[in-house]
Amino acid sequence: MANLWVYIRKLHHYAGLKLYVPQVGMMIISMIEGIGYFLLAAMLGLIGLFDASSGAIPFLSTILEPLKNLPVEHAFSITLVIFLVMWTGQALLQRYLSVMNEKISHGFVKYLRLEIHESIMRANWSFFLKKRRSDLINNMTNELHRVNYGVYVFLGLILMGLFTLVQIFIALWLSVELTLTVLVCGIALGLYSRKFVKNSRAYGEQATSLTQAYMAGMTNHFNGIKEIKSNLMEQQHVNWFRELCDKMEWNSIQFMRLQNRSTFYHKIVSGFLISIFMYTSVVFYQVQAEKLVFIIMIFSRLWPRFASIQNRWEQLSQSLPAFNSLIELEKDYKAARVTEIQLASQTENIRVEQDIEYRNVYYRYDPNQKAYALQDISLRMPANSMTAIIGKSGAGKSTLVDLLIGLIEPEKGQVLIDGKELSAELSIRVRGSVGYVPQDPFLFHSTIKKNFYAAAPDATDEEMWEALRFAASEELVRQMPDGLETVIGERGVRLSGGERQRIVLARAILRKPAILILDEATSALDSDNEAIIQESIERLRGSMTIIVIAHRLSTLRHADQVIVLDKGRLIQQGGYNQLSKQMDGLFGQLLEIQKVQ
Ligand SMILES: Nc1ncnc2c1ncn2[C@@H]1O[C@H](COP(=O)(O)OP(=O)(O)OP(=O)(O)O)[C@@H](O)[C@H]1O
Repeated sequence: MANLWVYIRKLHHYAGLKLYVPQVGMMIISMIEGIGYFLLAAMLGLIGLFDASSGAIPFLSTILEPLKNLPVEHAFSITLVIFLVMWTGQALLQRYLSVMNEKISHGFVKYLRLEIHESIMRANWSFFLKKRRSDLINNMTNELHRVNYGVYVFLGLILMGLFTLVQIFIALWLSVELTLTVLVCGIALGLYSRKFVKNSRAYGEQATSLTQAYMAGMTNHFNGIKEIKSNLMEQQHVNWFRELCDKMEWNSIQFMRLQNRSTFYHKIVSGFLISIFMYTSVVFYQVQAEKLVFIIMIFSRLWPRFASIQNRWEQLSQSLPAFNSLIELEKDYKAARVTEIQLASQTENIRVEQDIEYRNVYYRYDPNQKAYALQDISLRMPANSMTAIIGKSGAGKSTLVDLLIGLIEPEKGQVLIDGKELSAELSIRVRGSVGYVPQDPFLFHSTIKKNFYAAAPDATDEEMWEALRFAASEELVRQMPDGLETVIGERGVRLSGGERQRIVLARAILRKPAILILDEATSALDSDNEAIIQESIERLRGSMTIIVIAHRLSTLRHADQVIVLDKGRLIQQGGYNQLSKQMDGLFGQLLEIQKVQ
């Protein structure tokens, strides 16, 4: 419940005083409705069905006083017109308030959406290492809608509560004893119904974990659809999906059953209550017929509201786990918050003047685990040199690069650029000055030009073509239907792995980076294209610091130094020729194996 209040405070912060307009409006509507009862009673009095002067209904004779001297038809018509005007006014006000409520609710979703998205974008890399992407998507879609629904239900509950309060007040005024009898019954029923609220919450928690599983499953299926189809694994996935859908169906049906059960109890109890109520009114209190009719009129409207409040309370409880889920996410992204987006546009890019240095660096992905991804790494990469990092899979090569970009921080030791330790601010400047081509390069589903602008917003067409030439992909893009304006990605031109690597390489070069990092960036290329790119990189030597990670060792022949990692430790370091002669070293052994292949 505390988490609900967090969101109500956010709602207050978002909507301000506007939030209270519907509540005030609802009070006015319920008052109008109360007056409507009097007018109805007055009309019944005018046509003789009711003895208005009996005093059974307070103020009724006073209301009728001005109409006393008019002919009955006129008095009746005037009352009817007043009733109609109030009825229409009430409907208009209700429409206005509903629209206002909807607007606040939709605006609030947008506000939350933007807040969550921006905070996630500002979170550091460790946040993404710990989170499942599908859970983030689930929070941004399903859970966010449930929170919105919960807030909407809560606002409705407040309105309904106010409305009911006014009606209770009117009823109390008419008959204290009878109203208290109904209220005591209502409270007793409310207490009995607590178990429905508790069960609703349990179904809500189950719904959260089921939608998480659904999102994770869908992401896995569609990401791995090629593997599924190639290995004939469709049936397993169809079975898994059917099972999950069965559970989701069961969850929804159980919640629906619970709500219907609670409505059923309310209906049954209300039948009993009205009977007891009528019996005691007539037999024990000898209530006048006029008053009884009037009170029944009010309670026939009031009692369904108790049922409705109960129903909404259950819906709110069902959506509470979604509030918890978003609050948990908020805690995590607040803890992982960095200000790089603000800073990125303000900071100057860097140039490496002397060197990049790792000094006794240790790093673990999970501090609770013993295994280090990197341990006791000390090395130097001179400015404008080319360093090759090699090692078996899992040796720690990408982790070494992630430390330099500042995506992760050393647990012990330091990474320094020109003798300055990589602070949060410096690592943002580094990221603004790096051209990074990862193992599995990513292109936005957009035109080639827009993909390039994302990295270099001021680049000209000429510079783009030059970068493409560098990456051996000028011809490829010239042959595309719209050249630089060609849409690439899922629903555009599909690129092969090697073509994608070349375009991403062009994008990295376009930034004119101070540090170029190629993490297996040419692994999918054929030997012709790889040779062209090797030559291009060769031409860049001396103008930027280049770090290359590659499994194909022949491509590292031109490196100024080779660093060999094994199980997170630096085991060899030196020139390509120097290391290739040390046959007892890992580099020499790997080279031998590749020669045989
Ligand atoms: N997100 C992560 N969470 C936990 N452990 C990780 C994570 N990423 C990498 N590791 C572990 O850290 C170690 C080093 O991984 P890293 O990706 O740096 O190796 P690599 O040399 O780049 O491997 P490859 O050549 O296969 O890409 C490995 O043991 C790996 O299992």
